[in-house]
Amino acid sequence: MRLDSVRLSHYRNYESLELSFSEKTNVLIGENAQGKTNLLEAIYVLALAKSHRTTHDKELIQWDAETARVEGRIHKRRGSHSQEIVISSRGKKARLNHLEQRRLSDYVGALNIVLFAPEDLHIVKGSPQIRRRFLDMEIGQVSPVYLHELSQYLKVLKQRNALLKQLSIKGGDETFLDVLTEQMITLAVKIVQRRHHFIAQLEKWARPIHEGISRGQEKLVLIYRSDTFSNDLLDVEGMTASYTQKFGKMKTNEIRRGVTLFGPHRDDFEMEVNGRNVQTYGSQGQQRTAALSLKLAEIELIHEEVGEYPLLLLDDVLSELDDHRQTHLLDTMQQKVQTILTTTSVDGIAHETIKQAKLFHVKQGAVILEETSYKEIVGEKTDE
Ligand SMILES: Nc1ncnc2c1ncn2[C@@H]1O[C@H](COP(=O)(O)OP(=O)(O)OP(=O)(O)O)[C@@H](O)[C@H]1O
Repeated sequence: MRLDSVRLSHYRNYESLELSFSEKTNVLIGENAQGKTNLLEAIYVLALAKSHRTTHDKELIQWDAETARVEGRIHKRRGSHSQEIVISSRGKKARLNHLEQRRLSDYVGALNIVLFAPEDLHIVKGSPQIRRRFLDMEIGQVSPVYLHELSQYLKVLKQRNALLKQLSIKGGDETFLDVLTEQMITLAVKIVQRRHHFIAQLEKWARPIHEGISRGQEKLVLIYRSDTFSNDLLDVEGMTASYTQKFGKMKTNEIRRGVTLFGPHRDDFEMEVNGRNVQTYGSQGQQRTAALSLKLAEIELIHEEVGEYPLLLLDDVLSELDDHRQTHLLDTMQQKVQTILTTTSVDGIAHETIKQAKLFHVKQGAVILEETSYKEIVGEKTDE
């Protein structure tokens, strides 16, 4: 699939912008703080109805404006469609072909993207919360039903926490708590099963990619870590029984503490390289390779699940990667996917990439198409 064009209105530092992209590689060049990441973020928001940088949608609206809008025209094998996200202080609206989608789970997935940014290293070395967010966002892209179940789960969890708090202060009848526990277990089992499946699929692709980047030296393994059951207990009955037993045992404790103490909202996944946890023992280079392998694996996984390659967004990451890792990334993107990348300078980017790319110059929330000045930008490189 590809993004043919976008239109931004009052989005961060863009008052109004309209761009059409090349179906291959697009390079956004500009100095710091000009709006390169803002533009990638807008495309991310268009696809996932959420920013990767903030959970506060209001920050996306241009200062002093009321409403931010991102529209895009998407081309898929089966045809084209338009989609649109509108953010205001009253909330968020998502439209597909001008039709408002009541549930975001009906909207997300119409445009698939993989974003690779410097902060993705945190997926490897950051807190479990970051990895859970990664799982939820990425599974949501390929499985609307997962997003729906997750939002149901979070609703029940919120309700259950409120009730536990109330019981911890005032005591009272526990019948409704048991009803909520049962609902939570049903949803928890579905969520954990889908996460397990996703991790297994991701590992299938990430392992050979990681091996390739590390020149056959490293074997990457991904392991889902539930706080309730071991990894081989994965049929519905077994998981339901484990949760039921644990919630039963912990009930008094949960009421005393006034909060739900376990469940998929506390789970995590681990990455091992050659049998050791890369989060704890990996070098910076190994952690970088693991993060890159996950992202490249996602491209293949999305292709397998939805039948088309996603759009790849690279936020200032080429300069972070050594030549060998860069080559791996560039190989993938040039052959298969439409790519939009940001950079402060073309110096660190391979000549072949720049030569066939559409270049955009970003300056203070405006974009100038730079096709004609390609030689000027690449300068001596062309004469090499
Ligand atoms: N809601 C907003 N309204 C207006 N301007 C904003 C808003 N949010 C951020 N900005 C401005 O956007 C600019 C940052 O843009 P962006 O993060 O895209 O930079 P960048 O070009 O990617 O730079 P870098 O290379 O440093 O990452 C800043 O000047 C910031 O003040």
